Amino acid sequence: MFAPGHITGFFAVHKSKDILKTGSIGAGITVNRGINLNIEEGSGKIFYNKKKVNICPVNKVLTYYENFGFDKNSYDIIFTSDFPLGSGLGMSGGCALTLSKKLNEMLDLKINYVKIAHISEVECGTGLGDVIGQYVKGFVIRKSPGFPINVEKFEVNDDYYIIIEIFGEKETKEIITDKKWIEKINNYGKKYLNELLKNPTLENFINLSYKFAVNTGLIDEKILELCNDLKFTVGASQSMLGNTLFCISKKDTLNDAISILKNPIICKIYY
Ligand SMILES: Nc1ncnc2c1ncn2[C@@H]1O[C@H](COP(=O)(O)OP(=O)(O)O)[C@@H](O)[C@H]1O
Ligand SMILES: CC(C)(COP(=O)(O)O)[C@@H](O)C(=O)O
Repeated sequence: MFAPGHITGFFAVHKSKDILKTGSIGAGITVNRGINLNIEEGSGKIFYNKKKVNICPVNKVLTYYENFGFDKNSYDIIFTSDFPLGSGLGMSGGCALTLSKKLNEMLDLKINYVKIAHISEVECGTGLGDVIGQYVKGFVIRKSPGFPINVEKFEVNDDYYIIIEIFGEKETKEIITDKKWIEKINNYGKKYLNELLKNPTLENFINLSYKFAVNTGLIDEKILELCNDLKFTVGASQSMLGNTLFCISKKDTLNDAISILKNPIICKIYY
């Protein structure tokens, strides 16, 4: 079971008493590298790239399906990915989504597994819109938070590469539970969403993402410098909410872009 990585360019936080309406609006893209899930007979362990881990939204999904008869102590949950957790590439959401889909199938339940994954992410504070972006896939503008899903998805031609460079971790929860951050995020996030809807191109997406990262103050200094060095590409910004750079490039600038990065991961947009 696979879920793509999800890069949020910009977003706005929306909290509601109804957890299904809690989430984010914003814009993002999914990439062709992400989470792979395997479930094997075992003893209730969870692995991420061979390391035993404890991932809050994964625990929540497991608890939900235990109510439907899943015996978590008889299986090991095995995630593998090119991306680490906590780097703003939606890996926590991807773990929740793949697991919820797989358990729904294994138990033959036919329930809305996307909702279960979204609720788990929101309750843990590890994400607001990744699960929906990962379910819809592609270049997606999320116009309403949570459910019912209200998105616009745009066709992009195959010319574009997404280059990712990960510098470290950033705990999503620390930002999306902080009032001062939320104020800045929502101020710019809503403004740029309206601008993108008027002209929904990848070029505009990356420009607005860069402005969002700079104007909210979320951008890391080293990433800012690199984004400026990468201006000869379509553009670059910081993936929300991580200490991760992403750059959109066409083939003619790909090699030059890669040459100024240390550990670039080259992806394509995933539909
Ligand atoms: N080694 C690890 N590094 C980062 N997060 C981890 C690790 N092991 C478990 N976790 C858990 O994974 C989740 C990562 O959430 P988040 O920061 O939103 O990541 P992402 O940006 O990949 O969605 C948190 O619940 C965190 O506690
Ligand atoms: C930006 C974020 C709130 C967090 O993303 P991540 O750090 O990848 O969990 C995302 O879920 C979104 O709503 O767009």
